[in-house]
Amino acid sequence: MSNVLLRVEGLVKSYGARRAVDGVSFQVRTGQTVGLLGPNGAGKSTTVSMLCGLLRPDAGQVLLDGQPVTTGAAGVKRRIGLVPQDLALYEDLAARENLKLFGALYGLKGKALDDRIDSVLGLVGLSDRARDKPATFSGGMKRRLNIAAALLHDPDLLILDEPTVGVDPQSRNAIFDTLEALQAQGRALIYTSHYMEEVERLADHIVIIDHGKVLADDSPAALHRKLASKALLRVELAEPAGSQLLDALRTQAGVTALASEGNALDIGLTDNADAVPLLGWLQGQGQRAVHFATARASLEDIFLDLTGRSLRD
Ligand SMILES: Nc1ncnc2c1ncn2[C@@H]1O[C@H](COP(=O)(O)OP(=O)(O)OP(=O)(O)O)[C@@H](O)[C@H]1O
Repeated sequence: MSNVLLRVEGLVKSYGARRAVDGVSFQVRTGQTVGLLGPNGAGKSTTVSMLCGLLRPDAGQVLLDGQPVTTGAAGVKRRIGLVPQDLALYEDLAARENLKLFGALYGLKGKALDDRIDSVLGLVGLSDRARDKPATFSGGMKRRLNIAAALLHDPDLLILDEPTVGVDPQSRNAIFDTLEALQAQGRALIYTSHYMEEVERLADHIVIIDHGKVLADDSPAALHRKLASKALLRVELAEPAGSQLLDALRTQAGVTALASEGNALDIGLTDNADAVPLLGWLQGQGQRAVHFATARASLEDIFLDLTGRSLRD
C-alpha cells in the first residue's frame, strides 16, 4: 500500500462556545482520493482551512510527509493546493491573466509560468478560452479556472471544498473529468461535499463528519457492507407524527433507522418486504399516508443509519 501523505490528528476548533471541529482524525495516502462528506455546517470548511494551514487548530495537528503544516515552513504549505468554496477570480481579466496573477503569488514567472499555465488550462479543458474573461464563463467554467489556479504550483495534494455548488450538471461532469485526469496523474485529492453520489463516484475512501466529529472512515465497499438498511420507505403523512408514534415506529420489526421532518418520514428497513406491513401498522395507528415510495437503500442512507437524519437539504 502507498505511503501516508497527509496525517490529520485530533483537530479541534471552536468559534466562541461552538465546537465546529471536535477531534477529527484521518489520513490520505499518496495518490488517494478521500471524500469528506457531511451536511451543511458539519465542519468541513473549518477542517479544510486547518488542513491548508490557513486556520490554526485549538488542538491537534496536520502532518504532510511527517512535517507539520500548521506551524511548518512555507515549503510544506506549497505542496497543498486549495480550491476554496468561494470563487476568487478577476472577472474582467482574461483567464490567462488571472492565472499569471495567481502564479506570481507562488513566485512563478517567465517561461516556467507560461508553460504551467498552458498545462493547467489543458488539464481543466479551457485552453481555447484562455483569452476570454471569466465574466463570460458559466459557473462550472469559473470553477475549473479556480482548479487551474490551485494547480499552478504543482501541489502533491489538491483540496476541493464543495466544488460543484452552483454548477450545472454538464459542467459538473467536466469538473469530474478534470478530477479523474488528476487522479490518473497520481495526485492525491480531498473532495468535500454533502452529496454522497459525488463522493462515491470519485473517492477511494470516505470520511463522514457530522457536528465536527468523524462518524465513519472507510472505503465505499466497506460502507456498503455496513449499511444496516437494505431498503428505504418514504412516507408523507396527512399530519406530522408525534414523538410517541415515532418511538413506537422505531421498535417495529424490520425498522433499522428513522428520520422525520414535518409530515415526512424516512424509514430504513432490513427488507423491502417490511414496507407493506409497516404501512398497515401506521394505518392502524390512525395515520393516513398521503404518499409513499420505497427504494433500494443507497450508500447515502448510511448517514440515516448513523445519525437518524437524512443527508438531504
Ligand atoms: N468564522 C466563523 N465564526 C463563527 N462560526 C463559524 C465560523 N465558520 C463556521 N462557523 C460555524 O461552525 C460550524 C461548522 O461550519 P463549517 O463551515 O466548517 O461547516 P461545513 O461543513 O463546511 O458547512 P457548509 O457546507 O455549510 O460550508 C457551523 O456551525 C458554522 O456556523
